[in-house]
Amino acid sequence: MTALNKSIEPGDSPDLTEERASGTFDTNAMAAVIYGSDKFAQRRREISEAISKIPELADSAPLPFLDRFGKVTEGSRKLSVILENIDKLIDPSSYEEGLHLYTEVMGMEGHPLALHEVMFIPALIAQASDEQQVKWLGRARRREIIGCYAQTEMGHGSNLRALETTATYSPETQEFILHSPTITSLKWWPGALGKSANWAVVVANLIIRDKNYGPHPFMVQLRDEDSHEPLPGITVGDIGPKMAFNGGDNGFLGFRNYRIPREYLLNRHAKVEADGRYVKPPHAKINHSAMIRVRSHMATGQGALLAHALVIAVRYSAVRRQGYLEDKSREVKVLDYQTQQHRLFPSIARAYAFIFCGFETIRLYDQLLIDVQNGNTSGMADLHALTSGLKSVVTYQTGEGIEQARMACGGHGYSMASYISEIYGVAIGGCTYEGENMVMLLQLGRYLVKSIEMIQNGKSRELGPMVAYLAENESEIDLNLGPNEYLKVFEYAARNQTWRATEKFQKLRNSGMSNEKAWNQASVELTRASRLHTRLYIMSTFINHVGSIVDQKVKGVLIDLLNVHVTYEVMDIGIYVQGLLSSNQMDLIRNQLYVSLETIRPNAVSLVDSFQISDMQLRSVLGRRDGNVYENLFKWAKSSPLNKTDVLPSVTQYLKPMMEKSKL
Ligand SMILES: CC/C=C\C/C=C\C/C=C\C/C=C\C/C=C\CCCC(=O)SCCNC(=O)CCNC(=O)[C@H](O)C(C)(C)COP(=O)(O)OP(=O)(O)OC[C@H]1O[C@@H](n2cnc3c(N)ncnc32)[C@H](O)[C@@H]1OP(=O)(O)O
Ligand SMILES: Cc1cc2nc3c(=O)[nH]c(=O)nc-3n(C[C@H](O)[C@H](O)[C@H](O)COP(=O)(O)OP(=O)(O)OC[C@H]3O[C@@H](n4cnc5c(N)ncnc54)[C@H](O)[C@@H]3O)c2cc1C
Repeated sequence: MTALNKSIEPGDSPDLTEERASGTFDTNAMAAVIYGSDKFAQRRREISEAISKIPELADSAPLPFLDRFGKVTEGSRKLSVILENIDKLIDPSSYEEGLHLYTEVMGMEGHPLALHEVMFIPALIAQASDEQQVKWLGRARRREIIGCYAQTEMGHGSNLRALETTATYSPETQEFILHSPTITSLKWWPGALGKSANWAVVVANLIIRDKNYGPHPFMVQLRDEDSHEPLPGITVGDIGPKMAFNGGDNGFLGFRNYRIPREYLLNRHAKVEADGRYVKPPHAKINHSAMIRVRSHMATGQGALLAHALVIAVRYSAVRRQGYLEDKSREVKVLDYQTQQHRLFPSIARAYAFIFCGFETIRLYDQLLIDVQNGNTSGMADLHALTSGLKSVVTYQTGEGIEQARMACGGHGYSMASYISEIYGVAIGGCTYEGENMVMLLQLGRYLVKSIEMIQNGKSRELGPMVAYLAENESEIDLNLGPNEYLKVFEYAARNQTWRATEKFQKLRNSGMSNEKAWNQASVELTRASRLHTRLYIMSTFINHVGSIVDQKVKGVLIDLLNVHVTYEVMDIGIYVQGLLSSNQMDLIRNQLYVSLETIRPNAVSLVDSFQISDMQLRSVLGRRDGNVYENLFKWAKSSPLNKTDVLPSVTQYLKPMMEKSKL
C-alpha cells in the first residue's frame, strides 16, 4: 500500500512517522487543493527538487547569524544565482512559479526584487498606458531595471490626501517638476527603494496652474543605469533596521526640483495634455489600484505565513515529550494535551480558510482588473471595502496564531532556531502596510453604514450579495445541522453589530454633533462590525470551497477542520450572540469544539505536511520534516559565530580584568 502521507522516509523520527501513518488522506491530493491544482502542486515539488540540486542557492549560513549587511548581500547573491539558472528552474512566464522560487530561495527577510514583482510591475500593468507599457514593462519584466512603489512619506501614510510631494506641470517645457518641500515629505518606507531600485512608481500630488489634482502615479528614474549613482536632484538611502524584512532595503527619497517628461505620468486613466489640460480618470480612486491588488493577495499570503508557523509548531509538538497522561511509563507528546490542540488546531483551520478565501478574492480582483480595463469601474467600491476588511482581519489573526505557535514550542520557540519570531515579524508588518488595520476597518465601516442607510431608505433590493444579509430577519438556529447554521449565527452577530454601530453613529449625528465627531465616537463599534462582517465572509468562502472538493478523503478531513473552525469562531464571538443562543446552546457548541479537536488530532501532522513547505523554505530546526530536532538544535548552536572561539575578546578585554580586580 502506498503511504497516504507522502512525507514518510527512513531515518525520520519515529514519532513523526507514527503521526504520518495515522493520516487518513493523501497529502499530495490535499496539496493540490491548497495550491489550486494537481499540476501546480506537482510543479512546486519539482521546483523545490531542482533548487536543492544547485548548492549555491542554499543560504551561505543560517540567516539569523547574519548581520544586516550580510543579509542584504546574501539576498542579492542568491538572486544572481537564481537568474543565471532561471530557465532550469521555472517557466519564466509563470508568475506563480516565480513566486514559489523566490519564496523558497530568498526566504521572507526581503530581497531587491520583492516590491518589483509585488507592486512595481502590477502598477505598470494597471496604470501605464499601452504606449508606456511598451516602453517600460518589457524592461521591468526582463529585470533590466529594478523598481519599487514609493507612496508613503515620513509624515503621512494613511491619509493619502495629505501627502506633500508635488509634481508641478510646466507647460513651457512639458515636464513635471518633482519636489519634496519639507522633511516630512520625504518618501519613507518603500521596499527596495534605499539601495536596490533604480526606478520607482512615485505617488505625488499633481499640480497644474496652482490647482492640486491629488495623488497621481509617476514613473521616475532614481539612479544612473550604468553607475547606479543617484541622479542629481535625488536624495535616496536606507531607513535602517526594522522588526523584520532586514534583508530588504526599505528607503527614503527626496526630490529637489527634479524634472521628468510629461509622458512619465502613468496615464492609462488620467492624463495631462501638452497645454496643461487635465483629463479625468473614470473613477476618482483608480490610482489606488496597486494597493487593492496587494490587499486582494494578502489573505493567501498571510495564510501561507500562518502555515509556516504551524508546520513548525505541530511537527515539534509531535516530537516534544513532556509530562504524563494515563501511561506513566513514557512521557506524552505535547500534541496530546487538549490545551495544545486548542492553541494550534483552530489556527490550522484559519490558515486553510485564509488560503481558500484568498482564491475567491484574487478571482474577484482579476475580474475587476478586466472590467476596469474595459471602462467599467462599478465593482471598485465593493472590492475596496471587502479587501480593506480582509487584510485587517487576516493579518491580525495570523499574528495571533503565529504567536500562539511560538508559545506552543516552549523555550525552543523563543530561539531563532525555531525561526517563528522572524515569521511573526514579517506577518505583523501586514497589519501596517497596505493601510493600517484600524484605518482599513473604518473604510469597510463606511461601506457597511451606507448599506444600512440603503435599507433604511427602502433600497434593500439594491444591496450587493455580500451585504444582503443585513436586511434579513433572524431565523431559528438549529446547531445540529452543521456549518451553514453557524454561518447564520455569524450573520446574526454581524448584522446586529452593524445596525447597533450605525444607529450609534446616526444618533450622535442627529444630536447635533458634527459628522466627523459622531463618526469618531462610534468608530470602535464600527471596527467591531467590520471584523464580524469579514469573518462571516471568510467562513462562507471556507464552507463553499470545501463543498466543491471532489476527493472524498480530502473532503472528509476538511469537513472535520471546518467543524473546528465554525465552533471555535462562534465561541470566540460569544458576546455578540448572547441574544440568539442560550447558555445550553453555547455549552453544546463548546463540547462540539472539544470533540472536533479530538477528531482532527490523527490528521494534524498530515494537514500541516500538506502545505509542502520544504526544509529549505522553512529554515526552522524545530520544524524539520524528519523531526530529528535535538541533534540539529545542538549543531545549530555550535554554528553560532560566538562559538568559533572558546574565549571571546570581550571576555579578555572586559570580564577578565573585572574578575581579576575583584580578586585583589
Ligand atoms: C501574488 C503576489 C501578490 C501579492 C503579494 C502577496 C502577499 C503579500 C505578502 C507579502 C508581501 C511582501 C512584501 C510586500 C510588503 C509590503 C508592501 C507594502 C506596500 C505599501 O504599503 S504601499 C502604501 C500603502 N498605503 C496605504 O495603503 C495607504 C492607506 N490609505 C488609503 O488607502 C487611503 O488613504 C484611504 C483608502 C484610507 C482613504 O482614501 P481617500 O482619502 O482617497 O478617500 P476618502 O477617505 O476620502 O474616501 C472617499 C471615497 O473613496 C472610497 N475609496 C477609497 N479608496 C478606494 C478604492 N481603492 N476603490 C474604491 N473606492 C475607494 C472610499 O470608500 C470613500 O467612499 P465613500 O462612498 O465616500 O464612502
Ligand atoms: C514592512 C513595511 C513595508 C512597507 N512598504 C511600503 C512600500 O513599499 N511603499 C510605500 O509607499 N509604503 C510602504 N510602507 C508604509 C505603509 O504603507 C504605511 O506605514 C501604512 O500605510 C500606515 O501608515 P502610517 O505609517 O502613516 O500610519 P499612521 O496613519 O501614522 O498610523 C498611526 C496610528 O494612527 C491611527 N490612525 C491614522 N489615521 C486614522 C484615522 N483616520 N482613524 C483612526 N485611526 C487612525 C492608526 O490606526 C495607527 O494606530 C511599508 C510599511 C511597512 C511597515
